[in-house]
Amino acid sequence: MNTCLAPCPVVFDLDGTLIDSAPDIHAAVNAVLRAQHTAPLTLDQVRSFIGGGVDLLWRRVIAATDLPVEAHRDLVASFMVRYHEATALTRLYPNVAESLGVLADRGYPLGLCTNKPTGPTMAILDHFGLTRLFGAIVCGDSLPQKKPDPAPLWAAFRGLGASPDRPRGVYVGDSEFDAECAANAGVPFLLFTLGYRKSGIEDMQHTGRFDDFAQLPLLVEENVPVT
Ligand SMILES: O=C(O)COP(=O)(O)O
Ligand SMILES: [Mg+2]
Repeated sequence: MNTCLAPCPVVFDLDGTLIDSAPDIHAAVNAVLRAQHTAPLTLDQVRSFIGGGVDLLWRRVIAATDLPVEAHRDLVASFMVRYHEATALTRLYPNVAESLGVLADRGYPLGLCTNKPTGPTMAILDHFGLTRLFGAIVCGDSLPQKKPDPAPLWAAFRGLGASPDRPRGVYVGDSEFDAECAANAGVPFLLFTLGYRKSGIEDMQHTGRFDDFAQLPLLVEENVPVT
């Protein structure tokens, strides 16, 4: 039973969960491809590459083009120059800001655990005025490990004061990386069904699911009781 003596921490994924960032990532990818005189990829293609961090994103982009594998490091470097500014096309999903505010007002410590690098993550959080809501922020370059390794998620819970041996709380995400990470960490997983998952909902291990952030505060209360 996942019980806490006070409101349990709630840790969130970022891309495809709190924000629809695929349009900005798509634009930055195609700007790099254009500079390489390579045909652009579609938004659906790039959206399907998001979730495992920038290195994996570019391994997948290279595999979808005729670019040489050896170009990976230079392509990532060119992309990162653009990625830091990539906020113009990104949107919060509906009711995200309201839902985070309700959870914070009810005393739930909020954290972030994303495979996105620190620079673009902080640029996005600052852009939307969300930074102050999170007591712990773990990014793709914060640790040697990325999701679905449990280490980043454990780090986020520890940053919110949860005991390192048994982090109590709940993880909210959209992708297979998140579901597997929560399972590896032994933490209940709440699946946002309108994110970037490629699997069927029934094929993803989850404790609860939602398609509107307005539903989240009640779902958290149902899955993270306070005793
Ligand atoms: O793949 C990324 O870079 C970010 O993905 P995440 O925020 O869903 O972890
Ligand atoms: Mg995600």
